[in-house]
Amino acid sequence: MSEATSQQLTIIPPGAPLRGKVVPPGSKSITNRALLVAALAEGTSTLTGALKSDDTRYMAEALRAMGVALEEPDATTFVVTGDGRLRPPAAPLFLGNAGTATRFLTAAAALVDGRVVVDGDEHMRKRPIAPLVTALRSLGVTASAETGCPPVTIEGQGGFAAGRVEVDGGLSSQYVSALLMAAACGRGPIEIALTGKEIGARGYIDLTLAVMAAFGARISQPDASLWRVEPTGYRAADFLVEPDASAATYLWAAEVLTGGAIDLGVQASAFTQPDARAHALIASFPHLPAVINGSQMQDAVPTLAVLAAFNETPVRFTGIANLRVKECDRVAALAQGLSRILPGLGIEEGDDLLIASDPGLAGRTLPAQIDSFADHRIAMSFALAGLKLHGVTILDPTCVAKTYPGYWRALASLGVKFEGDMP
Ligand SMILES: O=C(O)C1=C[C@@H](OP(=O)(O)O)[C@@H](O)[C@H](O)C1
Ligand SMILES: C=C(OP(=O)(O)O)C(=O)O
Repeated sequence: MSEATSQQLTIIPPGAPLRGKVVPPGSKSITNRALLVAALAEGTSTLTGALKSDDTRYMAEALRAMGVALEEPDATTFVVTGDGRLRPPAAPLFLGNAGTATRFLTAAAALVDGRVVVDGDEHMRKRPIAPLVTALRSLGVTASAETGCPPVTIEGQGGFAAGRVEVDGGLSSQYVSALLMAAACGRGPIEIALTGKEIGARGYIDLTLAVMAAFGARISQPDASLWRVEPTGYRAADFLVEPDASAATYLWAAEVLTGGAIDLGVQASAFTQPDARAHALIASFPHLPAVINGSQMQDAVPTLAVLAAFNETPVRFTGIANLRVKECDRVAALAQGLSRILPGLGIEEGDDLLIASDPGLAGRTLPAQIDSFADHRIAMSFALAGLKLHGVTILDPTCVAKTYPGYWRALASLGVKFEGDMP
């Protein structure tokens, strides 16, 4: 395998409907919540159906570095044994570009008795964390992030005092989830109030509350912007992680684009994750609506945007400003990749993304090198364009390992062929 070919993959359009069974891997969001909460519980918890990928490995390694016993008896199981405490790690926690691990552990670090440095790769070092640091400081925690992004240094004092904290979740709902999960281990009840009017994907907060409740936490919600978390700590539990809804969107889109039938082993209605909302939209292809507000299904926007290129009529994506602070600036990356396929196919208008859909695209040869920007969702969504066009090449295809290491194998199992070595 030459260095050059291992760094890119050209998709050969299958020319036939994709059929077969592909079950998406476990949910990244749920796995990383369950790992943390299980680690904070006293006793042994078994997480089944879990995702094993870069993002969950970073979380697992960080928890090990803080004294949690974590075994992996098989490819989808974590056995987590905690004693209700996290210990100061000997070195900074390196969390790659895993937003969940970085944000969740920044708040959990306040429960440690000692110093914790939370750090990530060069991409994570550009992703804002200041609102979470400010919120922690208002609870009396000594925390700093010089650049407003990681690294963050937290001088944990073994817990939080009871109190009220305000947080602006406009840039990331993960700040709110992070505070909620840590708050259950506080010394008294903690109220978490949202400031600002916008919060992306509230469904992620519901996911947090559901995982917390499964491990014994008690939370009440006096109004839509206020949560009260009781100082219950967590109880060890056996927990089944559902498949990843964001991963499912690629399979749903592959199905409608090729007119195939892919059995995911799970009904769209069975998911509790926000991105499952995208299923109804994908099912409406090639008649996607003229305007799609992506704010409540953010990680599905790359899938929908690439699908929209083949729609009957143009589609405008709104409510997606915070896609600019994900693994890369996804609004820009989508516009760039689509315009490499055909100039003007994707256009940025302010923070909106306008797709100049062209149902005549399918079957054409339009050689395009798609820069993944080290972003798994850019790589995975543009592979969908390669199902209908000749010449789509994905650069840095290994970046899918962030959340879906088996993605290329999954497409291959459905009959998709590639030029270049499959990572
Ligand atoms: O809480 C979570 O599990 C997530 C929340 C969303 O991020 P933001 O809240 O930063 O928008 C989402 O994009 C991310 O992939 C996972
Ligand atoms: C935004 C994402 O990830 P995170 O914020 O967890 O790094 C994602 O998986 O699309």
